[in-house]
Amino acid sequence: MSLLEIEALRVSFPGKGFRARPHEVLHGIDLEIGHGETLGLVGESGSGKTTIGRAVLGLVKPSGGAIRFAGQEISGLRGKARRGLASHVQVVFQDPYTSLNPSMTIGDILAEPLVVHGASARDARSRVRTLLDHVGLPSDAIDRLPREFSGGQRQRVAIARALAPGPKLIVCDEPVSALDLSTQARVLDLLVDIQRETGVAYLFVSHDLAVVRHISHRVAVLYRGDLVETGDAATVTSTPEHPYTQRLLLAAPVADPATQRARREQRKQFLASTT
Ligand SMILES: Nc1ncnc2c1ncn2[C@@H]1O[C@H](COP(=O)(O)OP(=O)(O)OP(=O)(O)O)[C@@H](O)[C@H]1O
Repeated sequence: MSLLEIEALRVSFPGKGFRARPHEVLHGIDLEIGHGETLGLVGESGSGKTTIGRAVLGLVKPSGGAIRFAGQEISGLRGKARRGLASHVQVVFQDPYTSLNPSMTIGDILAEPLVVHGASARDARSRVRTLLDHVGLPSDAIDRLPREFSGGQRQRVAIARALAPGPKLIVCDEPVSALDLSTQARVLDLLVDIQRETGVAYLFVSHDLAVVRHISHRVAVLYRGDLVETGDAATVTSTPEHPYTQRLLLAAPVADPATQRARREQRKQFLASTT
């Protein structure tokens, strides 16, 4: 059994204006994630990536379909049952500058989810030290405030907070998009190391095919609320079948000049074949 199974997921939002009809943004999505696996979810802005993540987290109510975690339907869970699920399913958001409470110390930010899930203050403090070490932050971070840290370090704090309750799945919503390229690589490597050590699975949302290729086992490509391609990461990100994925690939930035030249040529050929 997969860890997460999404079946025929539909999500609609209310339309704008008087008598406006609901606006469907996910049109029946089927996805699954295995234990310890990373599924990269890629697509252009507005394709519905974040909405899938939010539906898994219970922040958006589906209008149809099912979301099962370890075999249990979770999309209708509320109150205590939903809070119980939070120890298994966590999230890391895009913006490390707004996702941490600026008035709390790093120690308190990390201890909060532990105490909520029943740890004593003493146990929580010792676990916080282990978490800081796990994400490569110094132990004196415990008494400092988020503003004393860089974007990459704050994202490490956000990752430590997500790890605190020992989740089986973390929804990572564009977790490195706000970081510069070298910091991106270090945070991605950290996520890979953590997965190797803990067996946590990731639903990794990104608009950037290069980032998704770096971290994912499998990749799903979303286009205007429909999945257009799913497959192993190496294949989808190097020889995609769907024209939309081909376009995403050709638009992805590359550092190596020879690859840049080859991409420019491919892009020209691709545009010539579609116009
Ligand atoms: N709360 C909401 N109310 C109304 N419409 C919404 C809401 N949240 C998202 N949408 C719409 O749903 C569609 C999908 O949005 P979503 O944020 O999931 O896309 P995305 O692929 O994650 O885009 P981005 O990469 O820009 O974050 C968009 O058209 C968006 O405007």
